[in-house]
Amino acid sequence: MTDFSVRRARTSDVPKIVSLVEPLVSRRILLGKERVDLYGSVQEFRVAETSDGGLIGAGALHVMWEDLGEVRTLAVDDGWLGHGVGHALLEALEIEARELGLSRLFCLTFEVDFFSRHGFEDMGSETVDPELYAELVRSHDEGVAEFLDLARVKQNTLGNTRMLKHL
Ligand SMILES: CC(=O)SCCNC(=O)CCNC(=O)[C@H](O)C(C)(C)COP(=O)(O)OP(=O)(O)OC[C@H]1O[C@@H](n2cnc3c(N)ncnc32)[C@H](O)[C@@H]1OP(=O)(O)O
Repeated sequence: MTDFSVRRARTSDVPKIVSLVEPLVSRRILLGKERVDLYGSVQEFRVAETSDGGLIGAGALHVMWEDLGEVRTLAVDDGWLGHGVGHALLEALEIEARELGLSRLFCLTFEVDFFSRHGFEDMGSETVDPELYAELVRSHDEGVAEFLDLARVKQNTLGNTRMLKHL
């Protein structure tokens, strides 16, 4: 049951990523993404697969600013929860973040214990310095709005915790 590996996503993984995340989107645990946006961000994704090629997990790293990135769409197949797949995916995303030169990683999640164990801390009402805020607020990206805790995304953030890790 522990035989899996993590690799970069390919375009052919996108339908399987959709199947993996769809139930979580309907339960409002993850933010829904259109297929066209998943193809457009396929380079951001890592997937976990079994030795026979089954896709059992996925996660993405989105760059928001020079030093700042966000962990997105991290999901593990129900049958594989608690076997280190989420850990392996997050580790791969963190390695990528460091390689890109990022020093802060954001996430918005209900899985506070999982992310706390990986060094993320509750941001509370912490915001960003005014200069950076002025730049980030120009973005149309939902994740950036969630990082800034903007009113228009409050319905997405309800019940979620904004967390940050210093790499
Ligand atoms: C930014 C975002 O995307 S936020 C959204 C986060 N995702 C979600 O909320 C979607 C729903 N949740 C999930 O898909 C999963 O629960 C995840 C992604 C959060 C975690 O995935 P999992 O594969 O279960 O995580 P993982 O197995 O690494 O860790 C969970 C537990 O298994 C344990 N574990 C068992 N085997 C191992 C192993 N070999 N290596 C590491 N941990 C292991 C861990 O210790 C941990 O136990 P703990 O919770 O008591 O500390």
